[in-house]
Amino acid sequence: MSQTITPELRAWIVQQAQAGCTPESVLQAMLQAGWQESVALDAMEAVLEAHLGAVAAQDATARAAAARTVARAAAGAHAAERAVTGRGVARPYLDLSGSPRAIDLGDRVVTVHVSLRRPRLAVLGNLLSAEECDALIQAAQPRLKRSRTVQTRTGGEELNADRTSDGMFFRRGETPLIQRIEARLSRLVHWPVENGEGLQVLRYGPGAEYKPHYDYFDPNAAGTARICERGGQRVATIVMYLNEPQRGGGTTFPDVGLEVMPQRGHAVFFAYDRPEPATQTLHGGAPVLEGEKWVATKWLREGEFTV
Ligand SMILES: O=C(O)CCC(=O)C(=O)O
Ligand SMILES: [Fe+2]
Repeated sequence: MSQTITPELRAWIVQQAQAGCTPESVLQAMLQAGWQESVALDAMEAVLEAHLGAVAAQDATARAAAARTVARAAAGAHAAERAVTGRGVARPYLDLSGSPRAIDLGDRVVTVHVSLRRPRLAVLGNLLSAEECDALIQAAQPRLKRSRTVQTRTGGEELNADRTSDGMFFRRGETPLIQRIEARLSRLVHWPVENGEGLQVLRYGPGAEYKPHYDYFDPNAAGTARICERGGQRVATIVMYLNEPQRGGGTTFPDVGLEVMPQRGHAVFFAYDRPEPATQTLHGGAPVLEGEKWVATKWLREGEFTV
Protein backbone atom coordinates (compact mmCIF):
# COMPACT_ATOMS: atom_id res chain seq x y z
CA MET A 1 0.00 0.00 0.00
CA SER A 2 1.01 3.60 -0.47
CA GLN A 3 2.51 5.00 2.70
CA THR A 4 1.61 8.66 2.25
CA ILE A 5 -0.44 10.74 4.66
CA THR A 6 -3.68 11.48 2.84
CA PRO A 7 -6.13 14.19 3.95
CA GLU A 8 -8.50 11.38 5.00
CA LEU A 9 -5.85 9.81 7.21
CA ARG A 10 -5.09 13.20 8.78
CA ALA A 11 -8.73 13.78 9.55
CA TRP A 12 -9.08 10.27 10.99
CA ILE A 13 -6.08 10.67 13.32
CA VAL A 14 -7.32 14.01 14.66
CA GLN A 15 -10.83 12.55 15.09
CA GLN A 16 -9.46 9.60 17.07
CA ALA A 17 -7.47 11.92 19.33
CA GLN A 18 -10.50 14.15 19.92
CA ALA A 19 -12.66 11.13 20.67
CA GLY A 20 -10.21 10.27 23.44
CA CYS A 21 -8.74 7.11 21.85
CA THR A 22 -5.36 6.24 23.31
CA PRO A 23 -2.39 6.78 21.01
CA GLU A 24 -1.56 3.09 21.43
CA SER A 25 -4.93 2.05 20.05
CA VAL A 26 -4.65 4.49 17.13
CA LEU A 27 -1.21 3.10 16.38
CA GLN A 28 -2.44 -0.51 16.59
CA ALA A 29 -5.26 0.26 14.17
CA MET A 30 -2.79 1.77 11.71
CA LEU A 31 -0.44 -1.21 11.97
CA GLN A 32 -3.34 -3.57 11.36
CA ALA A 33 -4.29 -1.56 8.30
CA GLY A 34 -0.84 -2.29 6.89
CA TRP A 35 1.11 0.80 7.87
CA GLN A 36 4.81 0.47 8.56
CA GLU A 37 5.47 1.26 12.19
CA SER A 38 7.86 4.14 11.59
CA VAL A 39 5.58 5.73 8.98
CA ALA A 40 2.56 5.35 11.25
CA LEU A 41 4.38 7.00 14.16
CA ASP A 42 5.65 9.83 11.99
CA ALA A 43 2.18 10.38 10.60
CA MET A 44 0.62 10.51 14.06
CA GLU A 45 3.16 12.93 15.39
CA ALA A 46 3.13 15.14 12.31
CA VAL A 47 -0.64 15.32 12.08
CA LEU A 48 -1.19 16.00 15.76
CA GLU A 49 1.49 18.67 15.91
CA ALA A 50 0.19 20.37 12.77
CA HIS A 51 -3.34 20.24 14.15
CA LEU A 52 -2.12 21.78 17.38
CA GLY A 53 -0.55 24.63 15.42
CA ALA A 54 -3.75 25.21 13.45
CA VAL A 55 -5.88 25.16 16.60
CA ALA A 56 -3.61 27.71 18.25
CA ALA A 57 -4.26 30.09 15.35
CA GLN A 58 -8.05 29.91 15.81
CA ASP A 59 -10.20 31.77 18.31
CA ALA A 60 -9.22 31.69 21.95
CA THR A 61 -12.18 29.89 23.54
CA ALA A 62 -12.26 26.79 21.36
CA ARG A 63 -8.50 26.84 21.40
CA ALA A 64 -7.68 25.92 24.98
CA ALA A 65 -9.78 22.77 25.27
CA ALA A 66 -8.96 21.42 21.82
CA ALA A 67 -5.28 22.16 22.28
CA ARG A 68 -5.22 20.28 25.57
CA THR A 69 -6.77 17.15 24.05
CA VAL A 70 -4.46 17.11 21.08
CA ALA A 71 -1.38 17.96 23.13
CA ARG A 72 -2.16 14.96 25.30
CA ALA A 73 -2.46 12.80 22.21
CA ALA A 74 0.78 14.17 20.72
CA ALA A 75 2.60 13.44 23.97
CA GLY A 76 0.93 10.04 23.84
CA ALA A 77 2.30 9.45 20.35
CA HIS A 78 5.80 9.78 21.77
CA ALA A 79 4.84 7.44 24.62
CA ALA A 80 3.34 4.96 22.16
CA GLU A 81 6.53 5.05 20.16
CA ARG A 82 8.57 4.30 23.25
CA ALA A 83 6.22 1.49 24.26
CA VAL A 84 6.20 -0.12 20.84
CA THR A 85 9.96 -0.02 20.46
CA GLY A 86 10.60 -1.13 24.02
CA ARG A 87 11.90 2.25 25.03
CA GLY A 88 10.31 3.17 28.30
CA VAL A 89 12.79 5.88 29.14
CA ALA A 90 13.25 9.55 28.38
CA ARG A 91 15.72 10.77 25.78
CA PRO A 92 17.36 14.12 25.03
CA TYR A 93 15.03 16.25 22.90
CA LEU A 94 14.52 19.77 21.65
CA ASP A 95 11.21 21.36 22.49
CA LEU A 96 10.05 22.30 19.01
CA SER A 97 6.34 22.19 19.77
CA GLY A 98 4.62 25.07 18.03
CA SER A 99 7.52 25.30 15.54
CA PRO A 100 9.50 28.08 17.27
CA ARG A 101 12.01 30.09 15.26
CA ALA A 102 14.11 30.52 18.36
CA ILE A 103 14.61 28.95 21.79
CA ASP A 104 15.48 31.17 24.75
CA LEU A 105 17.99 29.36 26.93
CA GLY A 106 18.32 32.16 29.46
CA ASP A 107 21.86 33.19 28.63
CA ARG A 108 21.37 32.89 24.84
CA VAL A 109 18.61 32.77 22.28
CA VAL A 110 19.30 29.90 19.91
CA THR A 111 17.75 30.01 16.44
CA VAL A 112 16.13 26.96 14.84
CA HIS A 113 16.94 26.55 11.14
CA VAL A 114 16.01 23.00 10.21
CA SER A 115 14.23 20.24 12.01
CA LEU A 116 13.91 16.68 10.80
CA ARG A 117 11.91 13.79 12.17
CA ARG A 118 13.94 10.85 11.00
CA PRO A 119 16.73 11.03 11.81
CA ARG A 120 15.68 13.18 14.78
CA LEU A 121 17.82 16.19 13.98
CA ALA A 122 17.90 19.95 14.21
CA VAL A 123 20.24 22.60 12.86
CA LEU A 124 20.63 25.47 15.30
CA GLY A 125 22.23 28.90 15.11
CA ASN A 126 23.77 31.14 17.76
CA LEU A 127 24.42 28.30 20.22
CA LEU A 128 27.93 29.60 20.90
CA SER A 129 29.20 33.18 20.63
CA ALA A 130 32.19 33.98 18.41
CA GLU A 131 34.20 34.62 21.60
CA GLU A 132 33.26 31.21 23.01
CA CYS A 133 34.26 29.51 19.75
CA ASP A 134 37.63 31.27 19.76
CA ALA A 135 38.21 30.51 23.43
CA LEU A 136 37.52 26.80 22.87
CA ILE A 137 39.95 26.71 19.95
CA GLN A 138 42.61 28.52 21.97
CA ALA A 139 42.27 26.20 24.94
CA ALA A 140 42.18 23.04 22.81
CA GLN A 141 45.01 23.86 20.40
CA PRO A 142 48.00 22.97 22.59
CA ARG A 143 46.38 19.68 23.64
CA LEU A 144 45.50 18.30 20.19
CA LYS A 145 46.59 14.80 19.23
CA ARG A 146 45.78 12.63 16.25
CA SER A 147 42.18 11.51 16.91
CA ARG A 148 41.50 8.18 18.48
CA THR A 149 38.14 6.45 18.48
CA VAL A 150 36.69 4.24 21.14
CA GLN A 151 37.27 0.69 19.95
CA THR A 152 34.17 -1.41 20.46
CA ARG A 153 36.14 -4.55 19.64
CA THR A 154 38.24 -4.22 22.76
CA GLY A 155 36.73 -1.35 24.75
CA GLY A 156 40.01 0.55 24.42
CA GLU A 157 40.99 3.36 22.04
CA GLU A 158 42.90 3.26 18.81
CA LEU A 159 44.02 5.34 15.83
CA ASN A 160 41.50 5.07 13.07
CA ALA A 161 42.21 5.54 9.38
CA ASP A 162 38.62 6.72 8.87
CA ARG A 163 39.25 9.68 11.09
CA THR A 164 42.07 11.94 10.02
CA SER A 165 41.39 14.86 12.36
CA ASP A 166 43.30 15.93 15.48
CA GLY A 167 41.39 15.99 18.71
CA MET A 168 41.29 16.38 22.47
CA PHE A 169 38.79 16.08 25.32
CA PHE A 170 38.07 18.62 28.00
CA ARG A 171 37.08 17.17 31.35
CA ARG A 172 33.46 17.83 32.21
CA GLY A 173 33.23 21.14 34.05
CA GLU A 174 36.94 21.73 33.48
CA THR A 175 36.76 25.53 33.21
CA PRO A 176 34.05 28.17 33.80
CA LEU A 177 33.62 28.42 30.01
CA ILE A 178 33.11 24.66 29.68
CA GLN A 179 30.70 24.72 32.63
CA ARG A 180 28.67 27.50 31.04
CA ILE A 181 28.45 25.69 27.70
CA GLU A 182 27.59 22.35 29.32
CA ALA A 183 24.82 23.94 31.39
CA ARG A 184 23.43 25.60 28.25
CA LEU A 185 23.44 22.32 26.30
CA SER A 186 21.72 20.62 29.20
CA ARG A 187 18.90 23.21 29.13
CA LEU A 188 18.69 22.92 25.34
CA VAL A 189 18.12 19.17 25.20
CA HIS A 190 16.58 18.61 28.65
CA TRP A 191 19.31 16.23 29.69
CA PRO A 192 21.47 16.26 32.83
CA VAL A 193 24.99 17.68 32.58
CA GLU A 194 26.13 14.50 34.40
CA ASN A 195 25.03 12.33 31.47
CA GLY A 196 27.41 14.09 29.09
CA GLU A 197 30.87 12.97 28.12
CA GLY A 198 33.61 15.59 28.30
CA LEU A 199 33.51 18.04 25.40
CA GLN A 200 35.62 16.89 22.47
CA VAL A 201 37.31 19.39 20.14
CA LEU A 202 38.40 18.29 16.66
CA ARG A 203 40.50 20.09 14.08
CA TYR A 204 40.43 18.96 10.46
CA GLY A 205 43.17 20.26 8.15
CA PRO A 206 42.84 20.26 4.34
CA GLY A 207 41.88 16.76 3.17
CA ALA A 208 40.98 15.55 6.66
CA GLU A 209 37.65 13.87 7.19
CA TYR A 210 35.63 11.61 9.45
CA LYS A 211 34.08 8.84 7.37
CA PRO A 212 30.38 8.05 7.93
CA HIS A 213 29.79 6.27 11.23
CA TYR A 214 27.27 5.91 14.04
CA ASP A 215 28.04 7.55 17.36
CA TYR A 216 26.36 4.80 19.40
CA PHE A 217 28.43 1.77 20.30
CA ASP A 218 27.79 -1.34 18.21
CA PRO A 219 25.69 -3.58 20.49
CA ASN A 220 27.23 -6.68 18.90
CA ALA A 221 30.85 -5.70 19.49
CA ALA A 222 32.70 -7.39 22.30
CA GLY A 223 34.00 -4.21 23.93
CA THR A 224 30.63 -2.40 24.08
CA ALA A 225 29.55 -3.85 27.43
CA ARG A 226 32.69 -2.51 29.06
CA ILE A 227 32.33 0.93 27.46
CA CYS A 228 28.69 1.12 28.57
CA GLU A 229 29.51 0.38 32.21
CA ARG A 230 30.22 4.09 32.45
CA GLY A 231 26.96 5.84 31.64
CA GLY A 232 25.33 3.36 29.28
CA GLN A 233 24.87 3.90 25.56
CA ARG A 234 25.25 7.17 23.71
CA VAL A 235 21.81 8.51 22.84
CA ALA A 236 22.41 11.89 21.22
CA THR A 237 25.11 14.11 19.75
CA ILE A 238 25.59 17.85 19.47
CA VAL A 239 28.24 18.94 16.96
CA MET A 240 29.10 22.63 17.33
CA TYR A 241 30.98 24.49 14.62
CA LEU A 242 33.78 26.68 15.94
CA ASN A 243 34.91 28.15 12.63
CA GLU A 244 34.26 28.05 8.90
CA PRO A 245 36.45 26.23 6.41
CA GLN A 246 36.54 27.96 3.01
CA ARG A 247 35.18 24.87 1.24
CA GLY A 248 34.09 21.38 2.22
CA GLY A 249 33.86 19.95 5.72
CA GLY A 250 30.07 19.67 5.97
CA THR A 251 28.49 17.15 8.30
CA THR A 252 26.80 14.62 6.06
CA PHE A 253 23.87 12.30 6.79
CA PRO A 254 24.04 9.84 3.88
CA ASP A 255 20.75 8.05 4.69
CA VAL A 256 18.80 11.22 4.01
CA GLY A 257 21.19 13.02 1.65
CA LEU A 258 21.64 15.91 4.06
CA GLU A 259 24.77 18.04 4.46
CA VAL A 260 25.03 20.64 7.21
CA MET A 261 27.50 23.39 6.38
CA PRO A 262 29.78 24.56 9.17
CA GLN A 263 28.91 28.07 10.34
CA ARG A 264 30.64 29.46 13.38
CA GLY A 265 28.47 29.18 16.50
CA HIS A 266 25.92 26.92 14.77
CA ALA A 267 25.31 23.31 15.71
CA VAL A 268 23.62 20.15 14.58
CA PHE A 269 21.79 18.06 17.19
CA PHE A 270 20.72 14.50 16.47
CA ALA A 271 19.32 11.77 18.68
CA TYR A 272 19.18 8.01 18.37
CA ASP A 273 16.93 6.38 20.89
CA ARG A 274 18.24 2.90 20.19
CA PRO A 275 21.61 1.73 18.86
CA GLU A 276 20.27 0.79 15.43
CA PRO A 277 20.79 1.91 11.84
CA ALA A 278 16.99 2.40 11.64
CA THR A 279 17.59 5.67 13.49
CA GLN A 280 19.19 6.88 10.22
CA THR A 281 21.88 8.68 12.18
CA LEU A 282 24.75 7.55 9.99
CA HIS A 283 26.87 10.69 9.61
CA GLY A 284 30.36 11.88 8.79
CA GLY A 285 32.58 14.90 8.46
CA ALA A 286 33.14 15.43 4.71
CA PRO A 287 36.73 16.14 3.65
CA VAL A 288 37.83 19.73 4.16
CA LEU A 289 38.71 21.03 0.69
CA GLU A 290 40.17 24.38 1.67
CA GLY A 291 41.00 25.88 5.03
CA GLU A 292 40.57 24.28 8.45
CA LYS A 293 37.52 23.03 10.27
CA TRP A 294 37.08 23.07 14.04
CA VAL A 295 34.18 21.44 15.86
CA ALA A 296 33.27 20.71 19.45
CA THR A 297 31.23 17.55 19.99
CA LYS A 298 29.11 16.70 23.02
CA TRP A 299 28.02 13.08 23.28
CA LEU A 300 25.16 12.32 25.63
CA ARG A 301 24.82 9.02 27.47
CA GLU A 302 21.73 7.29 28.82
CA GLY A 303 22.89 7.61 32.40
CA GLU A 304 25.46 9.39 34.49
CA PHE A 305 28.88 9.38 32.85
CA THR A 306 31.38 9.19 35.64
CA VAL A 307 34.41 11.39 35.07
O1 LIG B 1 33.02 16.84 12.05
C1 LIG B 1 31.85 16.57 11.87
O2 LIG B 1 31.15 17.24 11.10
C2 LIG B 1 31.23 15.39 12.54
C3 LIG B 1 31.91 15.02 13.83
C4 LIG B 1 31.42 13.72 14.37
O3 LIG B 1 30.80 12.95 13.73
C5 LIG B 1 31.70 13.36 15.76
O4 LIG B 1 32.45 14.08 16.44
O5 LIG B 1 31.18 12.32 16.22
FE1 LIG C 1 30.02 11.28 14.96
